[in-house]
Amino acid sequence: MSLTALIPLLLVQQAPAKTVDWDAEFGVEEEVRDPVTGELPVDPYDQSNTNAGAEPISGDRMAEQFGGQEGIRIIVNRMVDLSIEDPRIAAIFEGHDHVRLRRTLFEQFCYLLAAGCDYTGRDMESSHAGLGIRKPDMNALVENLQRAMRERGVPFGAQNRFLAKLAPMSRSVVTRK
Ligand code: HEM
Repeated sequence: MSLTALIPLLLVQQAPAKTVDWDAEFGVEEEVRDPVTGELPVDPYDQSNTNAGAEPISGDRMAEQFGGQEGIRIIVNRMVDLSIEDPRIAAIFEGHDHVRLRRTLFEQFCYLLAAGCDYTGRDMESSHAGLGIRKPDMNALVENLQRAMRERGVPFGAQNRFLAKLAPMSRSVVTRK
């Protein structure tokens, strides 16, 4: 082949590959964490304490037995740490915003235990829609919560009173047989 015949071929080979923005092609939007809270954005929803799924326990006693807001935060973080590492349920938490989860769970527990918080998260049904949670997943989470409460020395009676508050919510959370 002559050199002049080769030139167009070489040019084609060396042309820079056209870069395609596949995110744009597929309509994928990049999610950006809030610089202050570190949370990812969520679709708008009505904020209300009724989203917490139950009424707060009356009196101050339970809040005290959980160690106030500080104790509740430690228990929530421990329960989340155990759950995202728990081979039985870790996959369900993958790809979800753990920063938001820790904050909203803390608010919910603090509200229900009458420890002085409002709950600003979503209701239990919409928070868990599409996650495909089954009864054994719920049992695993409850076990992790029990362990977190036990480690903090929450009295057994208080643990059970709190679990009884959460138990009816499994109807909104467990969506798969
Ligand atoms: C009574 C039991 C439960 C309660 C009270 C509860 C509470 C919550 C709360 C407050 C949120 C955050 C709502 C928001 O972002 O606005 C949430 C989200 C979530 N929960 Fe639960 N939960 C329960 C059971 C479970 C179980 C059993 C699993 C899985 C094993 C689970 C997995 C998740 C996941 C993955 C999210 C994040 C969803 C998202 O990013 O959109 N939850 N839950």
